[in-house]
Amino acid sequence: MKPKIAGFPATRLRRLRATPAVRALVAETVLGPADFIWPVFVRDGTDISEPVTSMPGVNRLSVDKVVDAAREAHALGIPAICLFPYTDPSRRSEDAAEAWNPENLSNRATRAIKDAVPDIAVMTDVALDPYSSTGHDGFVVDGEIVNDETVEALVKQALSQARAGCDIIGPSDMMDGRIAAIRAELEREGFRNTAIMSYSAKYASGFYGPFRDAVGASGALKGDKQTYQMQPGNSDEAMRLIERDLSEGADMVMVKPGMPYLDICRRAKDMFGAPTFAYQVSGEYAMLAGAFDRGWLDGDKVMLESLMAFKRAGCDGVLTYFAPAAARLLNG
Ligand SMILES: NCC(=O)CCC(=O)O
Repeated sequence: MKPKIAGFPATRLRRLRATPAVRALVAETVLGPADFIWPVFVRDGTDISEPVTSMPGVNRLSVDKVVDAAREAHALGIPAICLFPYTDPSRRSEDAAEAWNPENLSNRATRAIKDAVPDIAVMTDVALDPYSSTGHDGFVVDGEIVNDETVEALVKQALSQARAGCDIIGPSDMMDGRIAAIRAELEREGFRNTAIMSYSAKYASGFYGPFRDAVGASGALKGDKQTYQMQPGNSDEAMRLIERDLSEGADMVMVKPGMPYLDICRRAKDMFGAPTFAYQVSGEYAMLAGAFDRGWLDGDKVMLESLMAFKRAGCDGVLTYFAPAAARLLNG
């Protein structure tokens, strides 16, 4: 339908911008704390909150502090928290067996949060990079990141997370066939309500640098991730990946990074109508937080504007390190 619009002065588009009340009435997009998933970094120890240098304001937290963070998130109206472990190098290995250890950091943190704050949803990360000595998301054999052997390991990792009580499994590894394999195992083991949010359209991006510092993977990574993550110029391929993951049993899909890929979010939402999320990744956070700290950008204003953009682009929610700060602002 082509919208009809009278000529000037019958139509003055500024009329609907004249007062806060009228602007509120015609607002097309609403942003609230319920739109956020808060990614947090977990480390060993007790009573530790250790700054991540390249992400001002973000800390690696010991499990007791992660529980405090979950309490804070819940009180702010944030529905979900997403765990990323900083694994001690001594626990990284070629077979990445720590990934499915029921007592690994991520599983311990999941149990502690679900115990203390049962109403917050816990999302966990499925990929081998926090646990592998190579820093890759899959096993490396003769220089190749092998797909099918990796999927078998990812299934074990996902099952251990479901057993620890997580609500949402987030496969971020970009192997083929992992959603179907994980979904089948969850059904077999009786985890019918464990949701899967697939990192379906994950690009081989330069914006993940600070995250790799935060989880201690920067030093470990040999080579790059271009044989499994997408090339930044592709959009049709993102649609094929999303369609494939939905057909394999993903409940929700994700586009990552976020701000440079809003066209992909819009296209995905229009094409599939599935619950669609974006990850405002560490590099996006670092750019913004760095400029806020220097007074080059108005922090409160730009933070909310950046998050609103995801909603306008069709996202149902966004993973953002700004979650608590933005929720505090939105709650007034
Ligand atoms: N699998 C999780 C990530 O790679 C996060 C990236 C980021 O925040 O830069």
